Amino acid sequence: MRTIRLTTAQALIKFLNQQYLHVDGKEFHFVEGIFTVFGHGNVLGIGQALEQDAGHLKVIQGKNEQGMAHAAIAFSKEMLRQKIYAVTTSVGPGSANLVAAAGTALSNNIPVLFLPADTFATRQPDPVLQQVEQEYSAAVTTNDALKPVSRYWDRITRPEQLMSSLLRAFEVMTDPGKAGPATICISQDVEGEAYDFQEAFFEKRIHYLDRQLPTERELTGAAELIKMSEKPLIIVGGGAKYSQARDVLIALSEKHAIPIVETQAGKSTVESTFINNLGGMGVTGTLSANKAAQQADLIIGIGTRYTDFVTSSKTAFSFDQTKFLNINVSRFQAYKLDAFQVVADAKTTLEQLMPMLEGYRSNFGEDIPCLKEEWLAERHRLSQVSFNRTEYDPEIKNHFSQVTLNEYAAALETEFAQTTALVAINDTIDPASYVIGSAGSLPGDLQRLWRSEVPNTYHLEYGYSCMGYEVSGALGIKLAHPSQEVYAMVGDGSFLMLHSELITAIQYNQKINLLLFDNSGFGCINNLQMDNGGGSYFCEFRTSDNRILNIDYAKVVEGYGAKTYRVNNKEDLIHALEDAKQQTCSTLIEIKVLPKTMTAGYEAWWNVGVAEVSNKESVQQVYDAKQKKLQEAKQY
Ligand SMILES: Cc1ncc(C[n+]2csc(CCOP(=O)(O)OP(=O)(O)O)c2C)c(N)n1
Ligand SMILES: O=C1C[C@@H](O)[C@H](O)[C@@H](O)C1=O
Ligand SMILES: [Mg+2]
Repeated sequence: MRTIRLTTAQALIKFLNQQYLHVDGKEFHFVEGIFTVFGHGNVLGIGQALEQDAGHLKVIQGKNEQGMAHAAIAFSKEMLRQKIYAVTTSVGPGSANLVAAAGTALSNNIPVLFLPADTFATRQPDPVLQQVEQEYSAAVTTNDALKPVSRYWDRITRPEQLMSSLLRAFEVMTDPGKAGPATICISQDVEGEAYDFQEAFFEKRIHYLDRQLPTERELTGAAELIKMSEKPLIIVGGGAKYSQARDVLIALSEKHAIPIVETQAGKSTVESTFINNLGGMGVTGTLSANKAAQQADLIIGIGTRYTDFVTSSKTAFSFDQTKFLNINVSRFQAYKLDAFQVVADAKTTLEQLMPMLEGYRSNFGEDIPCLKEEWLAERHRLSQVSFNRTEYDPEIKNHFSQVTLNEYAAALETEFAQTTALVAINDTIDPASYVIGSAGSLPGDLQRLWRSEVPNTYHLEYGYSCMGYEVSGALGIKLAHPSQEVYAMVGDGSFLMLHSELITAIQYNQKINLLLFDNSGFGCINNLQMDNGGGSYFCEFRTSDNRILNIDYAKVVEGYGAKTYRVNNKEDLIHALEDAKQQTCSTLIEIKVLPKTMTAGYEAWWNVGVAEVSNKESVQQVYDAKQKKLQEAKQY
């Protein structure tokens, strides 16, 4: 057999160049490029291989391993998991920085190829720089920390292992039922070791993303359940988006009068303007969606993981009367909530179900437009909120006194409410632009208030809700949609945690727009502690002598080379948005907002770890209420 002598790293890069995906009759490269932060663990191996011949791979220098991995995740999510970036890091801290990002990819079921360097296979130089050295085992390295957050994990200590490992990694990443991060750790000496690889390994390889068909039994069972139900409700999850099920969802919902509610990952699969789309449900959902969920006697969960926060899945439904029908490519997910399971592609299943439902209409009738109207009126109210310094009742009630709110208004020089700002942004920017978020109070506000008029323009990472994803992810979206504007919705806390990929965006002329909501604190967590009977404890950004921090973010980011604005009212915000759109460089609009002016909850409950004993009566009361609530909740 013909062989070719290459280093392990050269073989890796050659292989990445030859991977194709075949979806719905189209065929294209699966690996778009590679993000790099070089260190001694990878610069002489993978770095050398890329320098010698990167092939079609776009090489992008990241600034922080977690940040660049987030960008890669956002790219893949935006490409509906049909194209990926690989991510190469050095050994030790470089690979440790991947852990939060790998968790993000795993919980969102997003394929990414992580390539952290590992310690020496020969162990000759041990402990090599950055090797943690566990006394109980020389086989354990920092990279073992990536095992729980990888869908596939392997360590390469001999060049020839690379071949079987890569095949497994690509099989996992291209299977929609188990898509997630594949981590291949490569010993840094092995990266540079040569081997006679069989040429067949580098031939063009096509991975087929075929739509998994439902069985006759599954279709008949699903159709029966729907026809027997009076008030079925569809939950659109991320799986529906990846399956591109919009058209059939609309057709089915319209024809059979079945309302739609959305998870964060599913939002914008069907545009918000569709009459039967009642918006987000769960803790961050709308009153209308949560009311519809309460009334429903059949939940049709399409491509959803039923996380507690975005669906309130263990308390939102009337479990005595409600049945569940899950359509999911993942058998694991389909099993949830004792549902009737259809383990198949969402789009195909719905297309095949439609003719079987001929003549069926739900009893929701006029309830659907009424519920929708009810929420639109609430949204309108939230868009008009204005502060006053004498008698102000914010959305998040009974936490801060008027004196404290006035103190914030003075310190941040603002009277702007977050909900008013958010709706103004929604009403001003081009509906075809992309919006991204992931943590803090903004995801709740976005899921409730954001109207996605153009399908697939809403990008929320709420599987891991990882602070720092917003700015990094915006770069990933821009790489996926170079001609569209991208807006990152980011809290001050998230921004402070991680925004290094803004520099990467500036460096490579990838324009992103950051909308930084500065309420000087970890606002949503402050709400959580105070809602649960606690005081305001270490969530506000205050100095040791209790002054509210007022950071000039615009000045910081101006130093990076972006165009910046600072606003504290609607008029200036709209003006800044319009100006930012004219810019060719990245922009930041620092929006000073008052705490407690985000949206509140809408009849959804969240199980959180309240203290069973404490020195506060208020905490005890919350604990007792929680125990009572748990008695009505589904236990599993
Ligand atoms: C990496 C990470 N660490 C911690 C958390 C927990 N957490 C969630 S929201 C939040 C505060 C967010 O503050 P900010 O970004 O300012 O948003 P705000 O709630 O004030 O709108 C924290 C600490 C998280 N989600 N991700
Ligand atoms: O703990 C959390 C609470 C949520 O409100 C927030 O959006 C999320 O980021 C989080 O981690
Ligand atoms: Mg904040």
